[in-house]
Amino acid sequence: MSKKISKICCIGAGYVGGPTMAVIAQKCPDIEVTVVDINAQRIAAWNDKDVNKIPVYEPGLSEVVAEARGKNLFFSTEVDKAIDEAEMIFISVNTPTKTYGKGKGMAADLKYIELCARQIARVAKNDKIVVEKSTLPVRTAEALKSILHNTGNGVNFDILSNPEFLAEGTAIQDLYKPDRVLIGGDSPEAIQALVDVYACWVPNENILTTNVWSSELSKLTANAFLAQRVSSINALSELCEKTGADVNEVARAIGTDSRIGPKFLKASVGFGGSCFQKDILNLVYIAKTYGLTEVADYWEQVILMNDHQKRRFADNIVSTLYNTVSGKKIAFLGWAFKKDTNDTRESAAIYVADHLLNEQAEIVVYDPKVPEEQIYADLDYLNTRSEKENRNLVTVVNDPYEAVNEAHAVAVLTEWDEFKAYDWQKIYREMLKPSFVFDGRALLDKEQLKGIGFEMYTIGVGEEQ
Ligand SMILES: NC(=O)C1=CN([C@@H]2O[C@H](COP(=O)(O)OP(=O)(O)OC[C@H]3O[C@@H](n4cnc5c(N)ncnc54)[C@H](O)[C@@H]3O)[C@@H](O)[C@H]2O)C=CC1
Ligand SMILES: O=C(O)[C@H]1O[C@H](OP(=O)(O)OP(=O)(O)OC[C@H]2O[C@@H](n3ccc(=O)[nH]c3=O)[C@H](O)[C@@H]2O)[C@H](O)[C@@H](O)[C@@H]1O
Repeated sequence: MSKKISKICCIGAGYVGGPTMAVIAQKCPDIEVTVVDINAQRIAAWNDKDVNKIPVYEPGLSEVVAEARGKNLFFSTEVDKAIDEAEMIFISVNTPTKTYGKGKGMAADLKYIELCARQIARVAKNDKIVVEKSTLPVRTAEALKSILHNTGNGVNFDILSNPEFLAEGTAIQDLYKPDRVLIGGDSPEAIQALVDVYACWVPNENILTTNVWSSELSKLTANAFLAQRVSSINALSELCEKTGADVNEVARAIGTDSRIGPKFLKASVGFGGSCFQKDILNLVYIAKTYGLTEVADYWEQVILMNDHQKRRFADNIVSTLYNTVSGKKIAFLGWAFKKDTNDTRESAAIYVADHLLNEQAEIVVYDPKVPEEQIYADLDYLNTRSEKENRNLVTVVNDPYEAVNEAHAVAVLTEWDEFKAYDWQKIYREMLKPSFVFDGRALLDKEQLKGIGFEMYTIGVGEEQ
């Protein structure tokens, strides 16, 4: 008989910890869920009386939080207390790419994970199930086990791997109806305890159990395969542009083959998000560590292709605008790495902007969900130019029509639905002529906009000769 869990703690109140725990709390009313974080500002935002001010924008999330918060869902900075009281502890802290030392620029930085393990080891007075929710290199559970079991306080820790597969922008739907929940571990009782939590709403056949190493590696593999599909279609998008083919038609044609499938074949200005690049780099690093050079090179190509896609989008803007964008106003529609999220981590927009700023362009950004300070922070983080220069060259506005006013070009960087509904006649009237649109998401109706008078470039769509 497995132990029935009544108290869960989750360390890390970010894009994964917040939504995942909110859904567990909503679906399992008998379990008390406390999400803790060292970032007091973030916790305060999760506790904001106005539920629309929670720190993660995700369709449907504020409703879930409104329903469960204060009943069986709590957000707190009291990490020790939550660890002490919980029977099951999820670790959902960030695992960014290392920026120093061995593995710099490739390996996952596990310092936050280790700090959590040490804190759990120090605080725990009774047996705990520790769940890896963060994405981790294969064999991390070994390190966790070593830290936890060497505390000498007689507490037994079972370690499970339970990677998260939600995508931002659809997190709530993904959590409600996951394709699968993956649980890796070696203690049948601990595995069953976690299966029972998910079984509150996930059908049993969608809950997969494996050994812990398969589970850890499956998460990196899933992201590598998904990113590979985007790089594959993006590689073809360039060939389509040269040959008069249309990448969207090619995607439809190949996607009907049930072995290929229609999803995740949308050509774009390049994938972004906090995880694809980081997780592939991590996979490449692990392969290299084992001396698997060909394996490492194979996967690294996915990243190189993505860098190329961002670069060539920016280069194309420069060459189309008569080989100079110096002093020219370019309106960016979108900054988030995809629609329906306020997350900008690794967004293609940041890199396209950086290339254009090197060419002395003036950029005006409109994004429906990303605040001004985030956009400046993203550019400052690159350290390409001074903070002052970034603020001189980049303006952030709250009105899309203000962004396009007297612009030489519009660049679509995120596929927000609202961009399609804009009054493009009005935009055309307000822009300088010729008015260029660079659609990095193949979002807009190319023929309709050409009809209005725009000079159109759509990613992956060649001109029929
Ligand atoms: N963002 C996403 O869509 C997905 C992310 N993941 C993985 O989930 C993990 C978390 O990702 P996000 O939620 O996006 O990160 P995040 O950066 O939004 O949140 C992580 C939180 O952990 C907190 N934290 C760090 N160290 C801590 C400590 N010692 N004690 C308490 N709190 C601490 C940070 O203050 C931060 O608020 C990563 O490993 C990521 O690869 C997995 C699936 C989807
Ligand atoms: O580990 C993670 O963090 C998550 O990473 C991705 O989720 P996410 O990055 O939130 O969003 P995606 O929908 O995968 O999009 C990633 C990027 O690829 C781009 N993309 C996606 C699909 C596509 O067909 N074309 C394309 O350019 C998106 O615009 C975006 O920039 C995975 O889809 C999730 O399963 C995983 O849990």
